[in-house]
Amino acid sequence: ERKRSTSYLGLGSNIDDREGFLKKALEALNTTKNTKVSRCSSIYETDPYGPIEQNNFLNMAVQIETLLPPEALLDEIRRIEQGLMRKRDVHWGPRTIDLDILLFDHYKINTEKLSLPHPEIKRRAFVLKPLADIAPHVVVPGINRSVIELWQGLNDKEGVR
Ligand SMILES: Nc1nc2nc(S)n(CCO)c2c(=O)[nH]1
Repeated sequence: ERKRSTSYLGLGSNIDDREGFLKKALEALNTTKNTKVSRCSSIYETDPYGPIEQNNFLNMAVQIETLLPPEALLDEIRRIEQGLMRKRDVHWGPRTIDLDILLFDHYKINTEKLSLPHPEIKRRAFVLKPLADIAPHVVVPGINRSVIELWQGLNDKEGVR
């Protein structure tokens, strides 16, 4: 029988009813087959990261338990983004909802479809802060440091309210 995996997702929104989109994404995750949200971080207001001038984001992290393999989880996440009017027009631009798989068990994967752990996980305050709320002592595969160590070691913690 399929084994149960633990995965951590980063959620972000910076258009319209940002908190409403986060809540809708959580509901959608909880109604995804063989998947349950098991922990939620607080919601943080964060400065936009990256080259494009845009609204502040609301960011959070969630822990899920799933029977799906990583690629199938990614397909479900894409379905959820589409369902919440996620337009993948401008890369790095404003978006109604963004769901990123940050960690999936102890997987290290690098395909064109999926990179695990998330390649930006150690650089992004808007990821590490909420993740530290729910998984401070999880060691990031390949980096071999815990989430809280990465968060504390991040010099520019700014941008997270
Ligand atoms: N603060 C912040 N900046 C961001 N830039 C991008 S792109 N994104 C989307 C996630 O990759 C974000 C985000 O979620 N939060």
